[in-house]
Amino acid sequence: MTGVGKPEGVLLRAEGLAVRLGGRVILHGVDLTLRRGEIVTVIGPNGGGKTTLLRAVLGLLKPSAGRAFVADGVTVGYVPQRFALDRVMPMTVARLMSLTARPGRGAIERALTETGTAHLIDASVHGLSGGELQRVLLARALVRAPDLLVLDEPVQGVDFTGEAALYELIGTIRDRHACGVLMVSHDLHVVMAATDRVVCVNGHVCCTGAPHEVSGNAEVRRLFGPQAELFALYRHHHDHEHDLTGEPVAGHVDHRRDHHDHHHPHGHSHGAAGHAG
Ligand SMILES: Nc1ncnc2c1ncn2[C@@H]1O[C@H](COP(=O)(O)OP(=O)(O)OP(=O)(O)O)[C@@H](O)[C@H]1O
Repeated sequence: MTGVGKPEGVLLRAEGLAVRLGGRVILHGVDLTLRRGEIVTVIGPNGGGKTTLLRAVLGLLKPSAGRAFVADGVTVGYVPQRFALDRVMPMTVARLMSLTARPGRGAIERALTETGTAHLIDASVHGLSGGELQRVLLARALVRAPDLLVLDEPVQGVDFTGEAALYELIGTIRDRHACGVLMVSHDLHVVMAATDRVVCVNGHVCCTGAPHEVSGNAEVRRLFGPQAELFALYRHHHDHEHDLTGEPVAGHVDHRRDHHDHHHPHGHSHGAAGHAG
């Protein structure tokens, strides 16, 4: 097992993290901890700051307040949201996997085997399907024997059957390598199926919690399907509303209910509308 001898416990942490980009506060007051063995999925509307959070945690963006860091000695495998294939020269999969690290052919083969793409080792990167490319990029992250995998929308360009298989694979990798996984997803099937903890980000952490309350709910299972419906039913604590720009506004108490931890549809911007696509 690759995890042996590597740092235990906390793999990454954000504390009161704020990020400004182009003179605008993109994230503020974000706290996040991820431990070895956990899969944490960041969801939220387009432009909510999910990628920004990942990049800040990885040290690729400087916080304007607070801090975000990967713990000392933690090896990270990162698959960014956009892999600019059009800027990659014609090359084989094996070559792509050797661009930044210098793994031997054996290590490349093992990583590709893990993601079911060993047969593509000598294929041209440009000839890969969307799903094959995602698997190859995952293998490329794995070849570093990471303690922490950071995946920004790992199922882009993958069809539904492929999506399910890819998320199952991520779970298997987590188990096999005893690593942690931080991923961004728009896909609530993932949240239901392959995640220990969900963090909903819309400029700040709107809510966080285990998805089991949702997946264990027969009614939700019956409704499982339309993303909007599912997210609307996501059970969480909420102490604020958002206006149409996504800005949080003063705390709202729903007097129709006697407790604020309940299933309720989001009538605001980090609900269904933000999740289209
Ligand atoms: N370099 C930059 N300069 C200025 N603004 C930026 C920069 N990078 C990102 N932003 C803005 O920050 C906000 C958050 O972007 P981010 O990519 O983190 O969102 P996201 O939640 O990952 O969105 P999506 O779901 O669309 O991928 C967006 O409004 C984006 O336009």
